[in-house]
Amino acid sequence: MFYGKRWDRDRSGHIRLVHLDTVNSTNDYAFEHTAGGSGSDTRFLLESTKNCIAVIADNQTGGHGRLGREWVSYPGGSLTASFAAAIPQEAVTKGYSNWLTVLAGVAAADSLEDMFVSCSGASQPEDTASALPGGSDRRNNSGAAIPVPASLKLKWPNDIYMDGRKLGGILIRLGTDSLDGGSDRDTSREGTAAAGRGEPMVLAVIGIGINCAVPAEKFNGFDATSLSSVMDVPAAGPSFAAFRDGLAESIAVRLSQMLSDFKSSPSETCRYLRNRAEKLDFLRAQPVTVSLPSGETFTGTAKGISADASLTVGLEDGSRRRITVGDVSAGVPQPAQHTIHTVTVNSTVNKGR
Ligand SMILES: Nc1ncnc2c1ncn2[C@@H]1O[C@H](COP(=O)(O)OP(=O)(O)OP(=O)(O)O)[C@@H](O)[C@H]1O
Ligand SMILES: O=C(O)CCCC[C@@H]1SC[C@@H]2NC(=O)N[C@@H]21
Repeated sequence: MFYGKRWDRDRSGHIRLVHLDTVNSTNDYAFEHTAGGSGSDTRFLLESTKNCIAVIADNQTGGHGRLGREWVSYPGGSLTASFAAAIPQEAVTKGYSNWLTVLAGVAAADSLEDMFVSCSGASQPEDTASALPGGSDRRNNSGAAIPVPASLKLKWPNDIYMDGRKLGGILIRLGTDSLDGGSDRDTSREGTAAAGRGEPMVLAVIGIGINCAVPAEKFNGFDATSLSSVMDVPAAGPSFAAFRDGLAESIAVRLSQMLSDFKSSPSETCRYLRNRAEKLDFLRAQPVTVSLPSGETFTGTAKGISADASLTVGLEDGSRRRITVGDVSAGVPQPAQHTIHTVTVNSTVNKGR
């Protein structure tokens, strides 16, 4: 049972919002309170493909990225939120869950782009609405692209970039226990066995951190940026909380819809995500340096995301390698200059912590 303040603000009733004043990590908290599988929160998640619990903290004291690396947040200036949902175990065994990080990145990028568009005063035509929301393809009624005052990108595997710097990050944690799915599960899911009552499900926690207005000196030297560099963000206090919660809720609504699509049509949704990820790809066509855990290092050109959500790198001899584990830096080493951005490339999904 969650002990934070809870309110159901989503009109559909599919999203429960939980607000915490201070927590070590929203990811750890959401995981601990749902993965056990017996409480009312877990039952809620198992009841419907669209159900999702969003845990939002005012102050996160021990936020982390992959491999326990520090995630900096600032009370009154950061969005630190984790979204818990149940996904079919079969999606995990078939490898689809590697796409969850991209799904979360697309949800965040679409919500942020919408916010930029509304801040810039441009109207979004209703006919752009689609079952799977697309952000970069927005057009006005005469077909012209709607201006977005900042360039949002996803840097594989788990970073959100704005104007060339890191704005946010995503951390997925999957449960290992198999839980019984509820009765509203779609029984027509492609490529899967009948998915009615009792279909095995696993808990997924999708953690998202976004720098809304973090003072530069708080970044501990990380090459990071905040939304406040391109737009007015309300000062700390109730106005900031409303701004942050609005953004978190917008992301939650998108996640709920995309997760539901993912559960009912995993391969189709992954194709859609691959398409969106291609448009949002920060590394695409850039020279990169890859360091594998074995100690091997090589350079190449990022060629985009593969069908299994790994990164494809083109080598000088024309061959290609798929990277699932290792370190990738944008840029190649120069005699007098070293790497610019470093990404640890690992499985995009952490099983356990
Ligand atoms: N608030 C923040 N904004 C931007 N970057 C941050 C912030 N807090 C920490 N970081 C960076 O994110 C990293 C944690 O992320 P993670 O362990 O998932 O690695 P990563 O995504 O490969 O990182 P990166 O590509 O940024 O080096 C930290 O090591 C730090 O470099
Ligand atoms: O390093 C990254 O790029 C991923 C960082 C993920 C940070 C978010 S903030 C909310 C949630 N709680 C955590 O401890 N981590 C994630």
